[in-house]
Amino acid sequence: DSGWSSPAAVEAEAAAAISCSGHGRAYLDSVIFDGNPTCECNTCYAGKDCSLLLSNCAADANSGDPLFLEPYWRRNAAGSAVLVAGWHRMSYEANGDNYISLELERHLRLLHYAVGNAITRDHFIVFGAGSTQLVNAAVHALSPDDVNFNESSTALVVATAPFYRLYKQQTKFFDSRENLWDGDTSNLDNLNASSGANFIEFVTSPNNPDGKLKQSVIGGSSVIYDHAYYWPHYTAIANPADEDIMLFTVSKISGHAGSRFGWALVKDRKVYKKMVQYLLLNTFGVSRDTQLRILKLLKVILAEVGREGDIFKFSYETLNKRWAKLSNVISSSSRFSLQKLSPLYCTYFHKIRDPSPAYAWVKCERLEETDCEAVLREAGIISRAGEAFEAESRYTRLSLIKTKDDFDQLLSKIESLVSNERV
Ligand SMILES: C=C(NCc1c(COP(=O)(O)O)cnc(C)c1O)C(=O)O
Repeated sequence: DSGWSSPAAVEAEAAAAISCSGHGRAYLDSVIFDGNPTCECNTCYAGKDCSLLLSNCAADANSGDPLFLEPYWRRNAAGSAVLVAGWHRMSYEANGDNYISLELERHLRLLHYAVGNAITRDHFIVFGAGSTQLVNAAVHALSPDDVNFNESSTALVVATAPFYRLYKQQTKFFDSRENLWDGDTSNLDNLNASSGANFIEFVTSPNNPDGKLKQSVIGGSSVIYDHAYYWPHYTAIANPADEDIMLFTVSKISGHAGSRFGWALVKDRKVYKKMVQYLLLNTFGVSRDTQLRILKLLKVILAEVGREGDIFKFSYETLNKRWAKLSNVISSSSRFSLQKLSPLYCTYFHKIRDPSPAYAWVKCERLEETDCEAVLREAGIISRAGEAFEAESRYTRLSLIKTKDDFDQLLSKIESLVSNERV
């Protein structure tokens, strides 16, 4: 049929048909060569069709780039594609002054209900360009207002090591007089709030880098729970989280880090309004094109919950297998060790489930090997050093959520490293 949308569909199918030997992909907006989008290859693969495996190439386990989910979306190509008309939502305006799609909000609440990982009924919702944008929006909203500002009311922002360093980097970078980065809670001499200090505490649960479930150390209402990984992919769902402020991101649910979409569930109306104001002044809200796309992806996820095509089943099985393979190799090593994670009962799968963390938190056990990132780099493995999480350099982080090629290259390098221990 010659509907107006056919040319767009033909274009998309043509790009999707470019195989890149299964070690890459061509996007509609990849660089064009000879009239076709060129392949963008996985680590250590090169050539016009990504068929060339480079020798002496380092395995890159640095970033939490969630491409392990790409095969899931290829299998759900028809259900997850969305065609954006040239006149789609051109206006600045979108649903009054909070710039969010009501349909998308409804589907997010349905998702939390289906998974059982968060209570949403008495929470407002704020969208952000990734939860990265919501991190500072939340710190701003919990900081004292400018109007009745005085030095002593400056909010002190803290987290407990090892922690995801963005919280510190952003607070320092934005350098507001209303809040100040105050470091690791274990360094605070007087934790109880009666000390008069106005703390804002970040709690990441499950934690990045070690995958452990965490609770607030300071307590009180100014706690920002970053639940980026509180999904069945990475952890057992123990019960629905019901905190004052909770951050989530599609980056770690559907794997669409490139779409830059996160959301916050916020109980307090004043905090919610300050976060919406932040988004207004910062970007006038999240791209409406992105909101449309995320809605389409959520419809696939929700339609498959509890069925054979369940994304949570796919992701748990994938990551559990990767964790089991890596743990098996490391268990025969006296040089390296991994974080300890126990099987836990999961209310989503209705069973006790094994660990499937997004990251391996590797410790170098030899006394003289105090720089673990350097030890692995020497062996051709790129990891993220312990200092990046305000932890000792005896630790380093390996990402387990990248492509199958990435994980296979990582595992092969780790196997060689451990087998050389015995020679
Ligand atoms: C990509 C990585 N982290 C993303 C991340 C983010 C960022 O999510 P975005 O929604 O993609 O901006 C937020 N919170 C935590 C705890 C995270 O780990 C990483 O650690 O390599």
